[in-house]
Amino acid sequence: MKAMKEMTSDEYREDIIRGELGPYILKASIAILQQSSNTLRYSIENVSNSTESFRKGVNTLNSIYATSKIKNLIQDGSCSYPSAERSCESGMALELKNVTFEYPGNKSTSSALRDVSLSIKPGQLVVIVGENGSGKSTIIKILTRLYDPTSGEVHIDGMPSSHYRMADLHHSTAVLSQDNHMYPLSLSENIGLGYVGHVDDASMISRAAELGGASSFISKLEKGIDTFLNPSLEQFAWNLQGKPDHPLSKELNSLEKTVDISGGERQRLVASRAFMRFNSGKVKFVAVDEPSSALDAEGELRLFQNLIDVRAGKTMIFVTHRFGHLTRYADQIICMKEGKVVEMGTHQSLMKADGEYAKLYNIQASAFSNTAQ
Ligand SMILES: Nc1ncnc2c1ncn2[C@@H]1O[C@H](COP(=O)(O)OP(=O)(O)OP(=O)(O)O)[C@@H](O)[C@H]1O
Repeated sequence: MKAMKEMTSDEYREDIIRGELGPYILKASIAILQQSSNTLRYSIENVSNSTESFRKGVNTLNSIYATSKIKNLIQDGSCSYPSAERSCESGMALELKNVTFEYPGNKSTSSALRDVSLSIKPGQLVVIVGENGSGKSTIIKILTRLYDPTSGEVHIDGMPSSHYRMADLHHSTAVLSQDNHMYPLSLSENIGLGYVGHVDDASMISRAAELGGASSFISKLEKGIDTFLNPSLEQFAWNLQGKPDHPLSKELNSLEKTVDISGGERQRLVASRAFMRFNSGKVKFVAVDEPSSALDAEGELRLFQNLIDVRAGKTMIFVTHRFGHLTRYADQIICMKEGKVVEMGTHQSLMKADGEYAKLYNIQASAFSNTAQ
């Protein structure tokens, strides 16, 4: 008897009439039914997966479109930064004057920032603290001109931020955030992109990897810094999960193995990219917005210490919930609550004031002493 899948209906007829299928007819029919229902199930799965993927695609397009609309609303300036009159050798001077901000399209009844005024001198190390949703990250987004305030003013080196060319401000700023986006390139290129003109400078990249805390895990990879990251391959294989015997799965497995890395390792690469960027000598403002959420305690401590070590000529702002080890370096601590600045000062003055900052600090200190017991 021929394999079922090769037979036409006429052959079925012949086999049946000749009685070859005989006692197997029921079994064969059930097998055919099973095969058909499996095909149907896979088709439905594929349709639903495709629909989900299509929905995600549309959402991404929507957000890209929304972002480009926002980008168009941000007016580019015409003056170069740093301006010829101000050398800004010690870092960027930053000031917010009565800034209120509501995210575009946000349905919340309260603003993300409410009448915030603060002044940061060139070269200062500032730590912003406050409970979740108090507006810390929003301050960074306003200072880096990701958004312009709904009302109020942002001044850079004494001039409205809109005065300067966006590209110049971008080159003068380094942001380390939780966003640990990697490109489907080698690890070396992923770091080197921090300073595009030196993307091939192996020794500069190696030093940046060292400072970003990435060199140790990179050295354990078979191809080291030349390891290629290709997250898109995973995407193409999403509908083959749990089907190791599928011919396409076998084909994908035969391709060169790509390496996946952990969230903490990604953050170390992003930090290395920032250290690479410092080599340009143009960075005058470093915003560090919780880049260490996936790092272990030692990794975080070393990253912050390495950043503090290169602070000369840069204004640095740290946004972090684990601020205990930073406070002794801080020229200024800004404490936020519900979109407002509730306290500003040094660690000593704020502890003496025994207000919101002292409360947050004591919660952290007691957590440490409890875990130490
Ligand atoms: N993209 C956004 N669109 C709309 N609302 C947002 C957006 N990002 C933040 N918000 C809202 O703005 C407020 C301030 O958020 P922000 O991220 O600045 O707080 P945060 O102090 O950094 O919080 P966390 O400590 O949790 O990171 C919150 O109420 C938040 O829900």
